[in-house]
Amino acid sequence: MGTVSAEDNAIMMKVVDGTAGYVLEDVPHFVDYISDLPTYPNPLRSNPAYSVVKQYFVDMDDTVPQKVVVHKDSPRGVHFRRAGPRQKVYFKSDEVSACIVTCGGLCPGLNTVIREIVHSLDYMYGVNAVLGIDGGYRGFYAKNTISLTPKLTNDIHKRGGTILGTSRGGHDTSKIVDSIQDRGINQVYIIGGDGTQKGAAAIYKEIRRRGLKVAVAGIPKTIDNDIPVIDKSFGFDTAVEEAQRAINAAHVEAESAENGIGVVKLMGRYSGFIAMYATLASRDVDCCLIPESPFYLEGKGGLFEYIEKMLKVNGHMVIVIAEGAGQELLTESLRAKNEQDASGNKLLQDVGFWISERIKEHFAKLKMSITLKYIDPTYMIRAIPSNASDNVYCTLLAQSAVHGAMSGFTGFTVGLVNGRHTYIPFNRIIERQNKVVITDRMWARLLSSTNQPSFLGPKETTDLKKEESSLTGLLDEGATSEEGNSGNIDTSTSTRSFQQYCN
Ligand SMILES: Nc1ncnc2c1ncn2[C@@H]1O[C@H](COP(=O)(O)OP(=O)(O)O)[C@@H](O)[C@H]1O
Ligand SMILES: O=P(O)(O)OC[C@H]1O[C@](O)(COP(=O)(O)O)[C@@H](O)[C@@H]1O
Ligand SMILES: [Mg+2]
Repeated sequence: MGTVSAEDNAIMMKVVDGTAGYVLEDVPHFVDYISDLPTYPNPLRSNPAYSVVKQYFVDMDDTVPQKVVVHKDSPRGVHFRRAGPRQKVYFKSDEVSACIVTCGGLCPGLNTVIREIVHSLDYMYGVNAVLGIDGGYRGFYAKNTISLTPKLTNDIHKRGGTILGTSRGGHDTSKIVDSIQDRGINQVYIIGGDGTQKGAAAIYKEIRRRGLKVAVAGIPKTIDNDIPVIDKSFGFDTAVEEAQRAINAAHVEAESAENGIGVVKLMGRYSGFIAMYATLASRDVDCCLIPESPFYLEGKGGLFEYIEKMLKVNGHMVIVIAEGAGQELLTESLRAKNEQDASGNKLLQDVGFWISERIKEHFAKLKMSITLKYIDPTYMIRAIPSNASDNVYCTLLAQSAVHGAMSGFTGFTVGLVNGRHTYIPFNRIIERQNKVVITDRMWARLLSSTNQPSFLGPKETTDLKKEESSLTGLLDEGATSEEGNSGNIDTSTSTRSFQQYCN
């Protein structure tokens, strides 16, 4: 996020120290910048569904640890505020005017989150003024809104995409906040990925600068699972499940031909989570290539040697490659232009096509006949509705966001941390990307499940271990597999040149 001033940091998150190294990274609240706000009893107190639930309201002191593996003398570490309803709310039901916007690429579950925000506001808090912003951030100032009701949104979770439309680019903070002010909106629900959450942080800061009583709540959406701190993002499970269909097809094609090779490209610009989990789930994949793990084609220990071996042993093979894998190798040979999309994301070359061509060239040189089929299921995966488990997850995220906004919190993203729903300050979510840590156990499990080469020599392995341990503070940093992603470290600061491993 570049250099952040201390003042900027202070309005993004409140750090509270406790005993034995306890730290609470707390989210902002209206009372931090608006005085004498009235409060009201939470309407859930008289809701028959909840009134009997013991301890339904979250204690103000409840927090969730970021790290769960500790030693007896470890400091208690960073905690986040536990999500959920509070005894007091900062809005009367008829005072609330909410809006929902979806931004960035499609992801299964967007409609479920929209539906559940609308339903939760109405059924739990008696709020029925909810606007849908059309077509992403630019819809705030360039398009009409639609009125969202429980009836209108009742069935939308069964559909893929987003009923509101989405877009990249077009984030103009002051125009967006002008529109929020002009329309009298006081709760803004923003569903989107890392770029969107950066935009949400800018909106929150401008709202706070203007001293407005407007809650800004982010719901993290990323099919690539590249948002840090949270265990996983919604839509990820669905994507992994749907990817199985492409992998199965590649396997069937490969198995049915002599020297058959199936290549499947999966999403993941900078993070190979979908490829890694889809590979582990499938068991038909012989090689998984991700952006975090450098690889090379030629020579001893290279990909070509491995393919030759697999064809000899099994007669066929399946390769899964994440879209951001091997980009450095590929840009060199294709001399790619430095193009970006409207949001400023780097446009990647088609690595699936590139690797397929290179494999064909290699075997043509060896005069060995192969049959290679390349499948790119990206948009088929993104467009489906969320599966059952993601539907439940989306529902809980939406409910947490609504409880948070009603309770006067703002400038937060909702997220699951070690299996508990929390409110996380925006700057924690946008300061880095979540990546597969290749010195972590999960990647080792994948390597031992596919039996593919690691493409690393002993020296590189030692160097990586040193690098990771110098970045690792507490015990379960990098514990992607067992404790969720909460401990993942930022490997972007230690980006390694692919060439380093290609000699
Ligand atoms: N650094 C940023 N500051 C403000 N807005 C941003 C920033 N990066 C991206 N956005 C806005 O967020 C929206 C979605 O971003 P994008 O990168 O396309 O998708 P995602 O949110 O899924 O990562 C776009 O409308 C874009 O203009
Ligand atoms: O073709 P589009 O819409 O730009 O989307 C392609 C990109 O969207 C993604 O699915 C993720 O998008 P987000 O940045 O919105 O999360 C990437 O995996 C992929 O590169
Ligand atoms: Mg993104």
